[in-house]
Amino acid sequence: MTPRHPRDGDPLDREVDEALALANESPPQGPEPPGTVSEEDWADAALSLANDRPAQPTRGRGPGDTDGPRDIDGTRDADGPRETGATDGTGHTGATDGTGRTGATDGTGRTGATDGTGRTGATDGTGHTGATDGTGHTGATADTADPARTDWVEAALDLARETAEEPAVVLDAQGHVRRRPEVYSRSRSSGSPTAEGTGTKGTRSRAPAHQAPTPHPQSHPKRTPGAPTPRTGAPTPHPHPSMNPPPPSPTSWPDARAIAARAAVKEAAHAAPVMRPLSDALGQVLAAPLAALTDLPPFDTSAMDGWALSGPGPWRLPPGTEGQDQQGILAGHGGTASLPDGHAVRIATGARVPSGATAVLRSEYGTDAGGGWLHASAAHPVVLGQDIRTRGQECRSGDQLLPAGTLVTPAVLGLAAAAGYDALPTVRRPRVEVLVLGDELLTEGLPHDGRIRDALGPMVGPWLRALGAEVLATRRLADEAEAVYAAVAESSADLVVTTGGTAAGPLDHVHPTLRRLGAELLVDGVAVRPGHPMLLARLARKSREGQENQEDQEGQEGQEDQEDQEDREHAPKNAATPERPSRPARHLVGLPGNPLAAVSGLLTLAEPLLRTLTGRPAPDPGPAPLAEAVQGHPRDTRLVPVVFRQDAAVPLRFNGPAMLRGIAVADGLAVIPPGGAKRGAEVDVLDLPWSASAAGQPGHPDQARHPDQARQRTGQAVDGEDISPQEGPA
Ligand SMILES: Nc1nc2c(c(=O)[nH]1)N[C@H]1C(S)=C(S)[C@@H](COP(=O)(O)OP(=O)(O)OC[C@H]3O[C@@H](n4cnc5c(N)ncnc54)[C@H](O)[C@@H]3O)O[C@H]1N2
Ligand code: MOO
Repeated sequence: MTPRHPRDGDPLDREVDEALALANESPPQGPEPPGTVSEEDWADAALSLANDRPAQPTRGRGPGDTDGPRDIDGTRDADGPRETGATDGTGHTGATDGTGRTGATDGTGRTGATDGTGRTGATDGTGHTGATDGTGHTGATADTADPARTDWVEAALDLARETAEEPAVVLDAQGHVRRRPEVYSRSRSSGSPTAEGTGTKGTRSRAPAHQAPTPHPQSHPKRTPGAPTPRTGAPTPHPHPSMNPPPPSPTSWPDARAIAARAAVKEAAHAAPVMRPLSDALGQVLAAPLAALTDLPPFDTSAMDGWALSGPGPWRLPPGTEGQDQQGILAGHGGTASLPDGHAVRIATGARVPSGATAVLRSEYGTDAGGGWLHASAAHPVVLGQDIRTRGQECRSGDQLLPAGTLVTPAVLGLAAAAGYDALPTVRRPRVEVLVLGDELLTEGLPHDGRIRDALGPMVGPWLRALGAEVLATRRLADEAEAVYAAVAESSADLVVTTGGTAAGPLDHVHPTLRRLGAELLVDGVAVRPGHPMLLARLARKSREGQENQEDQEGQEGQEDQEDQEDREHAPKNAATPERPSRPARHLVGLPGNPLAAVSGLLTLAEPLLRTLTGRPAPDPGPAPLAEAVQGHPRDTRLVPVVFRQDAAVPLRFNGPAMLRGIAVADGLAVIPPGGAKRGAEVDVLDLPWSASAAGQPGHPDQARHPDQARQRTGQAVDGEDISPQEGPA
């Protein structure tokens, strides 16, 4: 397709523009205008209001201009309160005001949850706004508000207000909701991971968790606009007693990543390195530092075709060797006689320089003067040592060339071969099995009869492979408790990754399976959007003895025997094989079924876990400035696909939990803190396994972050090319 605003410049820019335009539904001005309410919906618009972010324009939509994903996802991607609120009871989502405009605006440019009257949403039901600016334009009122929506907005504000000691939200003199940013951070740093069913509600402030939250506003006397939310220590009835009790409080996103990175430390230590021939080592990780087995170069070599010289000229050539067609000393030949002072001998590039030689004269700079004499041209006086690569110039035998944890790239293979290696000690690849849950999933053809294509089966395995795992299998399972239980119980993998079934619906079998298996839930829900139902569990491996007593475990037994045998075959011959104390645990990462939520789970839990198991160093993504403001969730981190343009991260619009269109063209996922990030704010960007820096040498601080930087780095490498003093300019 043709971009609407083709840019001058290189074809790469144009390609990126085209991809961006596609990913952004070809908006006339490229990516989403700053602050546009994305697919995440009306609910977030109201929460944004509660977070007191500036008014943000919303793109107008004509009547009948529907937004499929918004209609669908707005009602099913949200959590409980949002689901209520995002629906106006007419079958329209709250994101629509009935005029064809999206609901996040009141038509004045002010944001808020529109009620169809031109006024916006969060109301106390009295006609007074819950959070008004006093101008009548606000934010948060509706005389005619739908009761369900009112409920929801109250619930959202309640969440925003919920506090232990200090009010999370206060209204200022104008009635704007002001919040203290820190009270939204659900840091669990002091707590251990919550086991399923035993978790206490996480602290939302710095106050101790045992303090009672603020009562729901419906149980309050009406507030006067502008008045601060009253403090209270009284216990709070749940706002909707008919609802199920809330799930255990989620782990904060940074804590979840840290827990996942630590979860398999013991298992990583347990795994013996695997010796792989160079031909089979690409993409593996070095289990030990790469130390040179030889000097490089191993002997003094000629850098050019020409003559090896001894002392100042002119030089006498060996009798009978005059003429350009004489070969002299060739590469790959053994020792030659010493070169006496005042003599020269023809030599080829790479050939061993004879002892006594003090320089090499390139063939184009010397003249065979006849009579057995060689002269250097006056324009190229000979410098001592020129065009000789001296032994050990690059490294001495025993020098450490690369640290453990280095990714084996083609260049590493070349270096290892040059340094004398036939095989490399590599970290054993963790074995992973992917279980795709969902009766609604089709493996081919077009969606039909309520069934959709499985987007995760084709994606998750290769993604895990890119993270260094060996994927044993991707299996599609019926939504049956026994099938899920059997598959998890019998898996021999170090890591089982499930997709779907993490929530609490009737067919969500992951939690019940983990309960039956007595798994330890290290992470059960994460304060991140999308992806909040993701989980990480530790499962016991059945002991060898245990299996022998169980006939139905024979298959697994055989498989583990085979694994052990493979380990032994690959183990370094001279390496001391550590005694294995016991079979280590295995892990399960439960990815939510919504596809972008599953990606979020891959980067939040699977990546750190596999990083530990594969011995790779932690990436150091470093911050990047946002090209546009990004709305935040009030409590949770958001992960938003971005592309790098110039030096900034441009958020992509197709970032809904069920969408892959943004991530498919993204360079990374921006980490948006609770409350959102302004234009220009520096945010971390998680690399994708195939993005520029991730493909670079791990551990190198100057990894390129994006194409611009990659280009820069290449330029630096060329400019700074190491030209040895002995060789002279080529
Ligand atoms: N009452 C609540 N319901 C839900 C909540 C909640 O907090 N309370 N959270 C929602 C969120 S957020 C997510 S994410 C999902 C997670 O649910 P599951 O992990 O149990 O996933 P499923 O229900 O199986 O599927 C969700 C969604 O994703 C589609 N899906 C599943 N697998 C695939 C696949 N391989 N390829 C493409 N699409 C897939 C599935 O059809 C559903 O549309 O729970 C919400 N519910
Ligand atoms: O948004 Mo859910 O968190 O789709 O994963």
